[in-house]
Amino acid sequence: MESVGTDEAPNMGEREFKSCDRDDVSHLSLDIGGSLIKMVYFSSGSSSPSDDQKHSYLKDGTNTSIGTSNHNGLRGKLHFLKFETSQIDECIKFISSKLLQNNGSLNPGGQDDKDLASEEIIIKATGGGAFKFADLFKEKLGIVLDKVDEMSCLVAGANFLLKAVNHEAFTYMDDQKDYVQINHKDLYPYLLVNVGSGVSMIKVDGDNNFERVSGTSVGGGTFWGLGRLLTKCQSFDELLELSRQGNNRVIDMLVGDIYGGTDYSKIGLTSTTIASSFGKAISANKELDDYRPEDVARSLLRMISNNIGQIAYLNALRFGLKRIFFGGFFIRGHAYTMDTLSVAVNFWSKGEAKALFLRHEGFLGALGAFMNYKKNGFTDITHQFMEQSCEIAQDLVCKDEDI
Ligand SMILES: Nc1ncnc2c1ncn2[C@@H]1O[C@H](COP(=O)(O)OP(=O)(O)OP(=O)(O)O)[C@@H](O)[C@H]1O
Ligand SMILES: CC(C)(CO)[C@@H](O)C(=O)NCCC(=O)O
Repeated sequence: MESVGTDEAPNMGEREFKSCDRDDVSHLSLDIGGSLIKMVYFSSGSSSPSDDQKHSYLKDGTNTSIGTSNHNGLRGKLHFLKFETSQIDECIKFISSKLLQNNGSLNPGGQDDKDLASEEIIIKATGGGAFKFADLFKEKLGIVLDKVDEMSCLVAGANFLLKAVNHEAFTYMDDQKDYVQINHKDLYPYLLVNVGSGVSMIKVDGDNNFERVSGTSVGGGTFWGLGRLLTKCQSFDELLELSRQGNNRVIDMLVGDIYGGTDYSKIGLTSTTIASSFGKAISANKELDDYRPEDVARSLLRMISNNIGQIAYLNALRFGLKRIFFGGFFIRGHAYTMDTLSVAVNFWSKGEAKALFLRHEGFLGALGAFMNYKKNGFTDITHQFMEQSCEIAQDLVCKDEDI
């Protein structure tokens, strides 16, 4: 089996999608969020499947032999891509280029249940944009978006990754990343905190057994939105990079600033604990321009991550949950973000509840939507991953440095 790579996310500017990326795309799913479009697709690459494999693709979803034929040599890659939602035309252009390469189809092995009669191309899509942009996809590509519920996709994607992929979950504290081996039988219950534009907190009790128990509008969109206004940064990555170089103590009011440099140890607060995020900005003799954008970005990232971490902890406490998995594109594998979330969770829980992160954090929804393909054995394949074969999934899912 070919190992799997992650496609470079296309540049957000004008981009031509060349036919040299030729691969047979089968099964493409989308998670169209408020900020980003996430795409997962499977391609069989230059080596086409054997006749046996083609045959088993065409069998219906109850075919249980697909796992074996998969194990014996389904060749291909899972690709993970993202686009800015505001640049949806780029995404449409990309899909259009894949349609051209695939002779107008995105399911070379046969269509999904619903579209057999109509011959329409149907792709699984989740996120608010699956509703908002349904007409646009129909009009520009003739594609029907088959809408799948956002929360159930996030949960399905997370469960899949946690059960099927080794080295998917890790803790992050004091710049140290430690992979955690998840025992399949001891996965539930857990809290899934998806930090996208806004934040959803979902108590997960089993496969397809979950409840959204909390959320907050102070999330990734807040960081990027306020950060852009305050620092004039042109991109999210630039803002993150700035935050790496900043010092939050210039703007945040610390316990020591209030207590004359000493700790308030009686209630467990050290002098360096933030007493009030952005609290020093009340100073009458300083305007925004007097602060370094680096320091503003740092304080903002700390404020938002800390707040999310605290709300997550309270919800874990509320339901007696020991593990909190953080997902969503806000996390971005960014050290300071993960460190702050971990410290926030640990501050009160003292190790009772743990903050964990996922390597494919941003793609939970798109993966969950992908798993809804019922025909061609794809549902079977993902189930096989979960039930028996970590090896397969490890080969199929890209490695750390690829994202
Ligand atoms: N290149 C990027 N451009 C914009 N935002 C980015 C980028 N990379 C990471 N982010 C962060 O990721 C967040 C979006 O995360 P994600 O894609 O998981 O959510 P979404 O699906 O767009 O939002 P929602 O689920 O609330 O609709 C942004 O708000 C921002 O904080
Ligand atoms: C509205 C969604 C679910 C869209 O993904 C997300 O942005 C979110 O969870 N926002 C937070 C909403 C709230 O609970 O206050």
